[in-house]
Amino acid sequence: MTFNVLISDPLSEEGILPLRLADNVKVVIETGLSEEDLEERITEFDALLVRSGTQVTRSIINKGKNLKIIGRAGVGVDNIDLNAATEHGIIVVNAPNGNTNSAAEHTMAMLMALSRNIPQAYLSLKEHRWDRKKFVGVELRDKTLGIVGLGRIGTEVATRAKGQRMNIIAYDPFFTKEKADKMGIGYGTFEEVIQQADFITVHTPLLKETRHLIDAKAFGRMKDGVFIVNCARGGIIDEDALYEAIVSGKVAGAALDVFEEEPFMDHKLLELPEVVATPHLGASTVEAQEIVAVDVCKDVLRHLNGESVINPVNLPSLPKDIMKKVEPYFYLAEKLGAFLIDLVSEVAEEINVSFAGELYDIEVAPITRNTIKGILKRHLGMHVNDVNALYLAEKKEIVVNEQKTPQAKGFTNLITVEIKTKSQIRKVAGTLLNGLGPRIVHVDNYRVDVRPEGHMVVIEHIDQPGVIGRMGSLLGKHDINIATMQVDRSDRGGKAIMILTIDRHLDEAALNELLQLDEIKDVVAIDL
Ligand SMILES: NC(=O)C1=CN([C@@H]2O[C@H](COP(=O)(O)OP(=O)(O)OC[C@H]3O[C@@H](n4cnc5c(N)ncnc54)[C@H](O)[C@@H]3O)[C@@H](O)[C@H]2O)C=CC1
Ligand SMILES: O=C(O)CCC(=O)C(=O)O
Repeated sequence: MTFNVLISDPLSEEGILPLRLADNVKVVIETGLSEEDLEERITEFDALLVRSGTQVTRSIINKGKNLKIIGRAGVGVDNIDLNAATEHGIIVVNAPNGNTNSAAEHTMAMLMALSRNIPQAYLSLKEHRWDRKKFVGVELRDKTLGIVGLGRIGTEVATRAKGQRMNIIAYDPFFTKEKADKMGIGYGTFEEVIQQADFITVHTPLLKETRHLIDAKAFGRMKDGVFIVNCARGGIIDEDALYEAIVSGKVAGAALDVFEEEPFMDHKLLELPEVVATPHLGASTVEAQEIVAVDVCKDVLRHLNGESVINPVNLPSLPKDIMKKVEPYFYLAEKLGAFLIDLVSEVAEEINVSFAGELYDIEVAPITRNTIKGILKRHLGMHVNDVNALYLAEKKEIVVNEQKTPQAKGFTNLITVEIKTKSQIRKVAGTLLNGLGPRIVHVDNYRVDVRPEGHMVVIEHIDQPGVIGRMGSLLGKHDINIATMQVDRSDRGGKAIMILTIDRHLDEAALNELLQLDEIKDVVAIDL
C-alpha cells in the first residue's frame, strides 16, 4: 500500500528525506493553498505535514476521509484544530525539541536588538543619517528579566540571560522555589514577575488560559519603562493594550516575533519606533528546520507503518521503555473488549478495566484505550482508534474506570474487563502467557483457556450428560468443524459454559438449532 503525504508549508528538504526514502510513501509538496484548496486536496491524503503557516481547521479535517496523521514541524499546535482531529481519530504529532535552541537564541537576539535599538539605528544609517544621540540604549547587566513560562525555551533563555549577568525571576505553574534555587534564578508568582521585571519575555503556548495573559491590567502593574519580548505566540499579549502602553510611555519598547494575525503586510504596532519585529523567525534556522522536519517525518512514517509515535499531541506520550512493556498487551486488551461486548450484546453503561500482577506497576492507560477501542469498534466501526476511543466513550455517556491490584489470581499478569448494562454485569479476563501469547482465562466466574482469535461460540448450558455430544453432532450436521473446546461449570448439574473455536462463522440456522436444545440457555457467535 502506498501512503500519500501532503506537505503544505515549506519544510527542510534534508528533513523530509526519511519520507522520500520510504518505498511506501508518495510525497506531494503544495504550499500556499487556501483553506478551500486544502479542503478539496486533503481527501486523497493519508498524512498532512505543516509548519505554522497552514491553519488546519475543522472543515479541512472533516474532509480528510483518509487522513490518519497530522504532523507539525515545530512546537505550537494552535494552528491545528486538535478537538476535530481527536474526534476523527487522527493523531497529531509535533517536534517539540528541534527548535528550542533557535527560539531561545532568537529571543536573546531580540532582547539585545531592543535594548540597543539596533534595527532602528541600522535603518537610520541606511537612510544616510549618522544619529548617535537618538539611539542611546540600556544595558542588560543587573536588570531583572521576568520570564513567563519556564518550559524548554524559557529555561534556555534563563541560562543565556544569566550569561548577560541579568537577574532572572520566572513564573510557570510547574515551577517551584526549590527548582529556582537549584537553577540559581528567582521564583515569583505571575504578579511578582510582571511587577519586578525590567524586561519581560513570554514563553507559554497560546491556550485559552494564556490568551491576553498580558493585557491592559497587567501593563498597569508593570514598572514604568518596562521592555516586552514576545517570541512565543501572538495573542499571549493583547496587541491593542501593548500599543496603548507604548504610546503612553508605560512600555519603553517591544520586540515581537509573533502576532495575533499572521501573515500581515501592515501592522499598527510597526508604526511605533519603539517596536522591533521579525516575521515569525524564531525557529527559522537551518539547524532547527532540519531537526523538526526529520523528527516529524519519522513520526509520520512510524504511524503509517503501524508503529507507536514519539511525540503525540492528542495522546499521552510514553517513554520508549514503558511503551515496550505495554504494547504487547494491546492485542489482548482489544480482543477482550470485542469478546465481551459481543457476549453482552447490549449498550454498555459502564466499563471497568482492572490490571493485576506485573501490570500493577506500569502505565496502563494505553491498554485501557485499546480495550475501549475493541468494545466501541463493534458498534461504531473501523474509524474507532486509540486516539478517539475515550472521546467516543464519553460522547456515548459510557463511564470508563481503570483499577489496579497487585494480586493476579496465580497469573503473572491479568486484565479483567467488566461491562455493566441496564440489565447485566458481565466480565472477561485475559492474560499474556509467557511465550504462548494471549489467552482468555475467565468468562464471568468460569475458568477457561482460549486463544482470543477467529470464530468462536460461547454456549451457556446446564451441566448434564450428553449435551456436549448433541451439540457436537448438530454442528457436524451443519458442516462446522470444532477446533478447540473449553468447558467449565459452577457445580455438578448446575450452570455451565462451553467455549468453542470453530473453522467458520456460526451461521443463524446453526445458532437457532442449538438454542432448540433443552439444556442450552444461550448461544453467542463471536468473530474476533
Ligand atoms: N517564534 C517561534 O518561531 C517559536 C515559537 N514557539 C512558541 O513557544 C512556545 C513555548 O515553547 P516550549 O518552551 O518549547 O514549550 P514548553 O511546553 O516546553 O513550555 C511552555 C511552558 O509554558 C508554561 N505555561 C503554560 N501556561 C502558563 C501560564 N499561564 N503562565 C506561565 N507559564 C505557563 C507551561 O507550564 C510550560 O512549562 C510554544 O508553545 C510555541 O507557541 C516555539 C518555537 C518557535
Ligand atoms: O514553523 C515555524 O517556523 C514556527 C515555529 C513555531 O512557531 C513553533 O514551533 O511553535
